[in-house]
Amino acid sequence: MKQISLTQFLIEEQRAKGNIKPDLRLLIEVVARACKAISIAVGKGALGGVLGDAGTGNIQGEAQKKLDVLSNEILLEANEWGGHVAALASEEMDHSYPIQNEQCKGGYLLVFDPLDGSSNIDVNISVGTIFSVLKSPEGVAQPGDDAFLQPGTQQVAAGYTVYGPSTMLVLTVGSGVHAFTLDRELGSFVLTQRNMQIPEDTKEYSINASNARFWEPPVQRYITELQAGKEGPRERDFNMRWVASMVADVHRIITRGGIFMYPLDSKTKAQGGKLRLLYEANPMSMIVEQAGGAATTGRERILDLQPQKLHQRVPVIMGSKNEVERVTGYHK
Ligand SMILES: O=P(O)(O)OC[C@H]1O[C@](O)(COP(=O)(O)O)[C@@H](O)[C@@H]1O
Ligand SMILES: [Mg+2]
Ligand SMILES: [Mg+2]
Repeated sequence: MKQISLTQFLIEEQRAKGNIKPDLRLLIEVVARACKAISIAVGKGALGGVLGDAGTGNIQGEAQKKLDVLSNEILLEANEWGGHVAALASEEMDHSYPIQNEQCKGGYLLVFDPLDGSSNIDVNISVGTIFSVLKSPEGVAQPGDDAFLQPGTQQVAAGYTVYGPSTMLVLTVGSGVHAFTLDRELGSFVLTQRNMQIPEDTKEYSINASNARFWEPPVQRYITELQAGKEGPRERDFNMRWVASMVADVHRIITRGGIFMYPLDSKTKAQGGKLRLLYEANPMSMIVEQAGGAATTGRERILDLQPQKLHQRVPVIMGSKNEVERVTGYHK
């Protein structure tokens, strides 16, 4: 079977289909190269001296792991010289980062969660990188934090890499969702699935059930109904999975369906929710919608939200359409 590399796929999207511009293709390639470097670092594990805490904290008050810091540096450095972005914003940086060198500047903004699922690094469970691409506002020479406050509908591309038993990159440029697997010998991402589709119905849900007592009544009702199984109002049994790396949980849902929820709860209400709008919710929502699924906060479509600040947090309910619609309906 003829293999199609990420580069070939992107050239096809650009030249034959006209879905992307050349500079967006090159930007995605820079990000993919950085993700390969992160994959190598993650893969070294205890041998590479990369496990454990960095001894620092990020603006959100979370302790940073060594790999959080390293992955952030890899993405920064790759894009600083990449020539396709005007500024970057990361979960691990207080503010956005404008590209200084005029010759290396481009027309896009890149947003990322350099390492998602940090709590899983030290126990050798899948982690990932999430990214999103926005257009840099026209006529703004030095885009600052405000330039990034664009609704998710404005994203021109979104993707994630999952560093699991194999490293996979899942990408959308607004024309479906496609998966690439890293060929470790060749060092290239190879197309392994075109047009991933999330089934509309599912029997699998994903939620941190230890928060049950903090959930709002609509979510408590929904989960209680699922747990009642065959004997309950849903008249069938449901299964539960929670990796606690959003990339891994959402990747499972994109692969075989399911519903992923980090809903509003009384513990995180004051800060708006747990997951970050720009680095996690928006890119994953674009991917999920492009794969035929749905993504809401329980009250609104995530992609329609107007971000108020860079590190904004939101409740997240995403995945198989009929389940997302049901639990969203319970909030009305
Ligand atoms: O530990 P909890 O409360 O179950 O939260 C798990 C969630 O937190 C996250 O790890 C947050 O991401 P970071 O590791 O990038 O901070 C998600 O990936 C995951 O879904
Ligand atoms: Mg994360
Ligand atoms: Mg992270």
